[in-house]
Amino acid sequence: MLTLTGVGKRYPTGDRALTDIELSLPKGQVMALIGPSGAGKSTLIRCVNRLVEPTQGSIRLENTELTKLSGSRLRHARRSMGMIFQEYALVDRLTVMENVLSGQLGYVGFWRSFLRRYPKEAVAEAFRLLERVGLPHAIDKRADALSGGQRQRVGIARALLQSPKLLLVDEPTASLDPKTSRQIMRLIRELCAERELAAIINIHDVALAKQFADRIVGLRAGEIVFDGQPSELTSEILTTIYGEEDWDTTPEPAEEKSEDAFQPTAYTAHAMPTMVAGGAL
Ligand SMILES: Nc1ncnc2c1ncn2[C@@H]1O[C@H](COP(=O)(O)OP(=O)(O)OP(=O)(O)O)[C@@H](O)[C@H]1O
Repeated sequence: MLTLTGVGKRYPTGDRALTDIELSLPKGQVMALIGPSGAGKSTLIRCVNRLVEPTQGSIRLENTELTKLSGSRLRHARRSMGMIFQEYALVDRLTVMENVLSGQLGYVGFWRSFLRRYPKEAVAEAFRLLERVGLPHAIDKRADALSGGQRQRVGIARALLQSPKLLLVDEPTASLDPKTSRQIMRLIRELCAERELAAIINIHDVALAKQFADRIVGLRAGEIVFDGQPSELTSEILTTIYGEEDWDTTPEPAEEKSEDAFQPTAYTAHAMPTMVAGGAL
């Protein structure tokens, strides 16, 4: 459903961030994009929704050539790509519900969204999504009163409200503790399966990528140096992607305390079946 052919990006500064990227992503596939800092992961994700302009190649989403779009046709195409950000990108002074509804901005037009009047169906769907991501109790809380994990759940609900075909996810767990990171990755994975959504997830944590992705693509200096199953990601391949390191040394196990453990009243069992169920991790 998404096909990149010969995609390249050179920034005006002269930095070549991507070279000849060939990638095809079928419906429903969760792909993790790994690689060292500066490898081009964010650039690749942002070329797909044209937040960054590719300088070469073709990017097709179903039958639409994205690189040729501009103006309203580009805005329309962007609705089918939900973006989830590392820093959540929520508006702190707005409520959880208002933040989720801002996912409708591409649909309802400037004045209607400015006046914060959203269609009834959008509000009903936002309720359903907030329940699905485990936040039915937090609908009228201000975004700045939430924990990082809860903020990311709002970001996920907001991205889903626009009924995307593809999720572009940029370091979703970078600011989260290990247990909350797994909960968020599991949630993204489950939602992709439920909705047959494809996802590209830019992620630094290789263990998380291996655990939750169907496929891993390794970038190094703007080029794809690995494209395969999580089980194929050996120490040799990690060295190809990241450079020399003793990959087999096991780190001391970190104490895993989820930030959500500090909010025992936060969830109802029916609303968040897999994320709070004992032994789910
Ligand atoms: N706006 C920009 N202007 C100029 N060069 C840029 C810009 N953004 C990124 N680059 C360069 O492009 C290359 C790829 O950067 P990018 O941020 O895509 O890598 P990344 O793999 O996402 O890194 P990180 O994991 O640190 O976020 C780097 O050399 C970077 O310096």
